[in-house]
Amino acid sequence: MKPQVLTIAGSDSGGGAGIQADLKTFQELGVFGTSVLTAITAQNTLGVHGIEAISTEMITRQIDAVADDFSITACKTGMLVDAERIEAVAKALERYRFEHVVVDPVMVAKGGASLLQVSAVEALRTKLLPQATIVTPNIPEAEVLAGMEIRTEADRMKAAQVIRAIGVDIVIIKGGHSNDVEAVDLIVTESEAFRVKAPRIQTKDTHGTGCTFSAALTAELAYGKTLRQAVVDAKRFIHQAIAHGLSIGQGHGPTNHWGHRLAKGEQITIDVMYETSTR
Ligand SMILES: Nc1ncnc2c1ncn2[C@@H]1O[C@H](COP(=O)(O)OP(=O)(O)OP(=O)(O)O)[C@@H](O)[C@H]1O
Ligand SMILES: Cc1ncc(COP(=O)(O)O)c(N)n1
Repeated sequence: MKPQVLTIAGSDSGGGAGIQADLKTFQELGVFGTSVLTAITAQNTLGVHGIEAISTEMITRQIDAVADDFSITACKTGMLVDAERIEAVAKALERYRFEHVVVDPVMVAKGGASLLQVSAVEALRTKLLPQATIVTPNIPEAEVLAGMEIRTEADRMKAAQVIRAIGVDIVIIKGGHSNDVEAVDLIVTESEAFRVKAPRIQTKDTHGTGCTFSAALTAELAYGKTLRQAVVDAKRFIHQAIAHGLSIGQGHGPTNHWGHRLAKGEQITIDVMYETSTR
């Protein structure tokens, strides 16, 4: 049976992030994508011009409709707006217990607009994270979740441990926002820690990189791949989507979700480096 996956996220009218990025990624990776909308944003590459949240009743009804009919093996969450909506999603996830639940703790859009109320961070930590199997913060999101500043690699490892202690098995702190010459993501589980590294591409067109990466990870996990293989394949997918950027829009342009097709035969090196200690 074809893997069936679900995204619970906001709509980006500009098509580069949110539900649109997730469904495009699912389609490219050959899994069947279903979607639950949490909010509609009026958005383009220059910024967010309006947000209208979907009612919690309607969010729950959408999740029930999908979960009652499809065999969802992997699910991801994106923009969740506020504590009320986080609680509705967490309750539904507790009911259905999908095998893989990837939480992308979206807080602020690339242009600076808030996509999650500050008062909702506690609900994210205490209600949603315990329902997640994987959480994928970028560095600023990891700082908020762990309640600490991340300046060094040791800080990143410490933050991952603090977030794991909240009750989520696997923490992936992405390195898109660091100043390193390479784009390095840190993965920490109970038994191991490793870094996945790819060359950093110099571009301003990175709208939706986090959504696309977590959607690719969700799809790869739905295929039954190991964590390491799923992360490496998702990293390759986002790298190719950034590398084959479309240069469209006047601000932070979207990535190219069919970049992997154009990249056939290109060599990119994705290094995996294991840490000797997870502490
Ligand atoms: N310029 C870049 N070159 C190569 N890889 C990148 C670049 N920027 C981000 N990445 C990779 O893209 C993935 C998403 O990371 P990032 O830290 O950008 O997430 P994010 O901030 O949540 O994204 P967004 O909020 O834009 O959706 C990670 O694997 C990261 O290493
Ligand atoms: C609906 C929605 N979900 C997520 C993002 C985050 O993406 P980015 O940080 O690249 O703006 C976004 N802008 N819009």
